[in-house]
Amino acid sequence: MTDFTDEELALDPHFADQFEKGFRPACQLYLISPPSIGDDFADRLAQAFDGGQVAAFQLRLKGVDEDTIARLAKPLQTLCAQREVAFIINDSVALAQRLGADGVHLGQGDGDAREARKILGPKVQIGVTCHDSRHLAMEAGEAGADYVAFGAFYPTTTKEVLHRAEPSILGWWTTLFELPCVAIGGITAANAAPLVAAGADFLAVSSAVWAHPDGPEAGVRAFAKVLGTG
Ligand SMILES: Cc1ncc(COP(=O)(O)OP(=O)(O)O)c(N)n1
Ligand SMILES: Cc1ncsc1CCOP(=O)(O)O
Ligand SMILES: [Mg+2]
Repeated sequence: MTDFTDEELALDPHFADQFEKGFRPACQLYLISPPSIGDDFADRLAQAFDGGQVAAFQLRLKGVDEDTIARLAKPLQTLCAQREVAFIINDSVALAQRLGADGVHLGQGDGDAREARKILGPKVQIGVTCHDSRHLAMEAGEAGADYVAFGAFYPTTTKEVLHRAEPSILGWWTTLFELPCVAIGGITAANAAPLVAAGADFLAVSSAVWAHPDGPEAGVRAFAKVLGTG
């Protein structure tokens, strides 16, 4: 891998385009599913959506076979469509294509964004995990990703993480590029403010909503207050 030079970045039509547009909507909530769900999960998801504005929902079920995820996904995808929430599949381009999902999230080991774009077409959102790496984020942008994800910003028990990110990477990214950036990892309503202030376009959150002591509706409502949408 080679780092992009300033010259290469300046000449790149995609980045140049991003740089010139200059408009950034306010930070929004990107809800990640709990690590495991049952057939009754749609009710909990509806409760979460009742708590306030959610921009996207990612179905993230690790170690579950695709037929099972596809079955569990159906009512959730319908609910997301009713509530105008983007329905994102984690890890699998094939499953995202099979379900007609609004997007797919790819980690560094989950496949190439360029290949995903060829398969899924221009309308499907493609997100890429970039850990704490500016270089990976620029590569993802170059490959045509619709958003880059940085993290983990805080300790989390939802996933074993090998990379920790600082809020400054969000500020660096948003100063240079219009492509949205997602902050993830241990984010709660209580610790979210520095990430919002640094420029995160989305907060990707799981346990702070699903393990909220007063339930998922209260969990989302707490974020709505921080994000100024509640
Ligand atoms: C929005 C968002 N950001 C990062 C991740 C992590 O993806 P990955 O690194 O592939 O790890 P797994 O989630 O697959 O365990 C994500 N899922 N969503
Ligand atoms: C999927 C993922 N990738 C980095 S941290 C993380 C877990 C996010 O969940 P939580 O909001 O519960 O920390
Ligand atoms: Mg993954």
